[in-house]
Amino acid sequence: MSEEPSSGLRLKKKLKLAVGKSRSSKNFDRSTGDSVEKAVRKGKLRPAIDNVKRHRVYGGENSDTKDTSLTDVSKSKRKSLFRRRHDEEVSEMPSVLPSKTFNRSFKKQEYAVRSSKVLYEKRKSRGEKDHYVECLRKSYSKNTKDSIKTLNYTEKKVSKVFYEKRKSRGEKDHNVEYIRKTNTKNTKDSIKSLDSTEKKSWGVSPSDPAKKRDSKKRGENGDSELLIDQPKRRKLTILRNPYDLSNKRLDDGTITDENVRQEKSKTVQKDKMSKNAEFRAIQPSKSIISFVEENLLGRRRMIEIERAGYNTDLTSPLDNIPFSKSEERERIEENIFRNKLTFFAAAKVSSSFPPPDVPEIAFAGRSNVGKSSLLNALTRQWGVVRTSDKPGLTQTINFFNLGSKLSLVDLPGYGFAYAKEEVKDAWEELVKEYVSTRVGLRRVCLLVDTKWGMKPRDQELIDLMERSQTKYQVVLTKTDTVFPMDVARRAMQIEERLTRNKSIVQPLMMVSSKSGAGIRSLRSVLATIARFAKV
Ligand SMILES: Nc1nc2c(ncn2[C@@H]2O[C@H](COP(=O)(O)OP(=O)(O)OP(=O)(O)O)[C@@H](O)[C@H]2O)c(=O)[nH]1
Ligand SMILES: [Mg+2]
Repeated sequence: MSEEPSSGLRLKKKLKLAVGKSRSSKNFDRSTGDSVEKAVRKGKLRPAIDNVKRHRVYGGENSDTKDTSLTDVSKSKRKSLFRRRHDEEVSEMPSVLPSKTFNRSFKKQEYAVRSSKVLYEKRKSRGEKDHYVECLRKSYSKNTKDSIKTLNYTEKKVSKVFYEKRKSRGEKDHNVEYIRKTNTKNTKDSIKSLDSTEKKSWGVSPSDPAKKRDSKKRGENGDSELLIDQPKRRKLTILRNPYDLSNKRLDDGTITDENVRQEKSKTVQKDKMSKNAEFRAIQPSKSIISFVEENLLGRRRMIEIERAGYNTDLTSPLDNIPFSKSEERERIEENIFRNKLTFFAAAKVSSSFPPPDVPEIAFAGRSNVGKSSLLNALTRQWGVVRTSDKPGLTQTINFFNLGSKLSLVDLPGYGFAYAKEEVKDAWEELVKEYVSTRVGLRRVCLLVDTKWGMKPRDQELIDLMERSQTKYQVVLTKTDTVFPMDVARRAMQIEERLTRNKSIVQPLMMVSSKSGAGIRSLRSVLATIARFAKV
């Protein structure tokens, strides 16, 4: 026999393929060509159920095993096949397709409804009543009425029973009490509101839409008592007067006290700045600068004074001859100022002025400018004239004799002083009277603080002296408090200001009673008066 399969076998194979039992079928073992049942029986394959079970129990553990058995393949295939069939079923299913019988019955029903509707409308047009509809309506209304009635009845009955029970026990029904209270409160409120509206008449008319809305709301809630209008709460309004600073916020950029103050201080500062700038721009003359440097005027360092040969251990060291010994220190160049300074008269009024026997030199100026101190410095007799750091110490016109040929007069200061306004006014009047009327007054030394310069009251006195043709000389005091350049600037400023004045005596003097700078120069100027004075 030949090894080729016979024609009958080939046909059988073909038939098997046609009905789906080929070698690729799931029940066929490829390695041997046996069926699955046979392979299982031989022990080559595990039964499919076992495999499934293991997958269920050790799903996670067996997932990484490479052993993909035939049963696994068949399972996935089964799943995909099922999915395909299901999809096909879904796609083939009609959306809504009623059967023929259902369609027929539906059409019949529709026809019946339509015909009944037509009939009902025909009857209605004829004025006839549809008995069926009427019957339905009657029965419905009767039923509802009955049900409401029964409900009310049972409610009443139950509440009545409860109420009577409580009453018998002597208890109060809280609901009843609450309703009673609210009723009385509302009525009281409404009466009050009516009274207040009558009295105050807030201008809310009964046709006020807000009021209407309010009453409507209350009506919806079902509180018939609340329908009586409650007093409408008055809206508090704050009057925003633009000039009333009390209503203003501080940070709203509007005018407030604080803002006004700040603005004022700013303008004052601006003025100050401009004045300072103006002062710095002053160019002093060469003569003034040289005078300042020669007399070591202005704020100087001790080392500078020592280098110049002055003994800094002495009071007002610059009022000494440089490199001098103690005997020489006591010697003053101007003989007149070596005389003893003696107080002889004090006047509060013009009538008490002493007789003008000797020529007089008066020292005028604002309070605390250093008048009394200068008298002491000129005569080098410390403590004869009382001084104080408190403005207003000298309150009378004090007359001092410097020998028999000259009198020095210490005047009370004007401007700021620790004294009553009336008293200060009286001093000023006395000073004005003295400088304008005093016979024998040869010179008024008008003292001006170098730091602050001339003030309006100084100008007033100058004007007065100009009118009365009293000779006056401006003396800058306390020069040791400012820089030398500023001393020169101040001197220049005042000189420029008073150039047109006739009664002024030049040059302008600059001194410091503390350091002694410029004192000798002033002495020599004043000594000339005594020399040529004729009473
Ligand atoms: N640094 C300095 N201080 C001075 C100078 N002269 C006076 N003083 C001080 O200024 C203050 C006032 O001095 P007074 O001589 O009393 O001034 P006054 O002008 O007589 O004052 P009234 O009598 O109140 O008008 C005192 O504390 C003095 O020590 C000076 O040249 N330099
Ligand atoms: Mg004084």
